Amino acid sequence: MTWLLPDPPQLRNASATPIAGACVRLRNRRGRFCLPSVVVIGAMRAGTSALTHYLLQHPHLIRNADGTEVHYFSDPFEPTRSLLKTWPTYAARFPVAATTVQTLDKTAQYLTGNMDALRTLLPRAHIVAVLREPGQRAYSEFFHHCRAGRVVEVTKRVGPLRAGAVLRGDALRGGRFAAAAICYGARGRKKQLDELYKLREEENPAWILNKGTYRVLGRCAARHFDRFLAASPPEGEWTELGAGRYADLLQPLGGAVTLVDAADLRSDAGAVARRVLGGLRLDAALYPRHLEPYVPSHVDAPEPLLPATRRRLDDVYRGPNAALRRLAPDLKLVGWS
Ligand SMILES: Nc1ncnc2c1ncn2[C@@H]1O[C@H](COP(=O)(O)OS(=O)(=O)O)[C@@H](OP(=O)(O)O)[C@H]1O
Repeated sequence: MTWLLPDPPQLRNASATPIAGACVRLRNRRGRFCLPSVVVIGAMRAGTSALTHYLLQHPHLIRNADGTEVHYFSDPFEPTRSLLKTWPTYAARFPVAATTVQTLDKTAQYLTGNMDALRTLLPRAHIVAVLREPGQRAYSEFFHHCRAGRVVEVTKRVGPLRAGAVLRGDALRGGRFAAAAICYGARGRKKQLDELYKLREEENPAWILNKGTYRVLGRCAARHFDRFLAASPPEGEWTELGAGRYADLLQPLGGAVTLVDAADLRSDAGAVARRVLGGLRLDAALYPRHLEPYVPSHVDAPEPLLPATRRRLDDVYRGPNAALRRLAPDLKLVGWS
């Protein structure tokens, strides 16, 4: 069991909810841990790794020790009160050796996670969201899942699903496959997926595929994405589409967020990083003049979206994009519906 010991003067009241940047000592753990001052919350596949790469070139900003996504707030079903209770386990991800250093958590799924808990636990954190044209973002996410073997093609009719339908989801026991919907929400509860899907199966058996009724694609093309959208279950089910309704997702933050247009990040990532860092208490003079370029882990050039898919996505996002323009009139959002 981790235990909190105050490290004054930054954490004044050890029994209260900590503030962003607060540093603590934890019982059973050596050293000092500082809650993030900066949280890059998404959107997934919008360029969060590139932005993080540029931000971390400031010598006084570090990521959690293992450099991976922390996912503490990723599960939208995890109640805020339990996340607030277990916060020392979150703090334990951010060991800090020097007092000048601040920490950063980059987890692209926070945008679709429990943002209320994030805001409550870290009310003064500098929250940054990179927003990419939602149709392209969804397409990129689809390819990301495809590369990871999470996209399948139905090979024989299953309930209302025709052969050729494309689904994204998770492998279950016994060679079965569950179409996504809740699998991302249930990320923190992977072990219970079978139970979760058993409930789902009673409601709608079509979304559970038995062994022999599907094949894993591995490589996807534009037509697969179109078929994936065509097979999509009722409104709100596919997280690929839901994750592009930015204005709704950002609502719990009440405007306390820096929004970055992914197109700006592509054209001058260093300038965007400097702007974000300007909002932090970090010495701007220490930021290198020449930045190490970001090298993506893979370079894929997927085919352009099919025109029909593009029209479908434009229809889906016209309303959400209008809501985002009202929320953030300064964003250019060139080429968004
Ligand atoms: N400088 C810069 N600016 C903006 N975007 C960039 C940049 N560099 C890479 N990329 C593209 O970012 C996509 C990956 O996004 P993320 O890092 O957020 O992905 S992840 O959610 O962490 O998996 C991924 O998009 P896809 O090309 O669609 O795969 C990268 O190509």
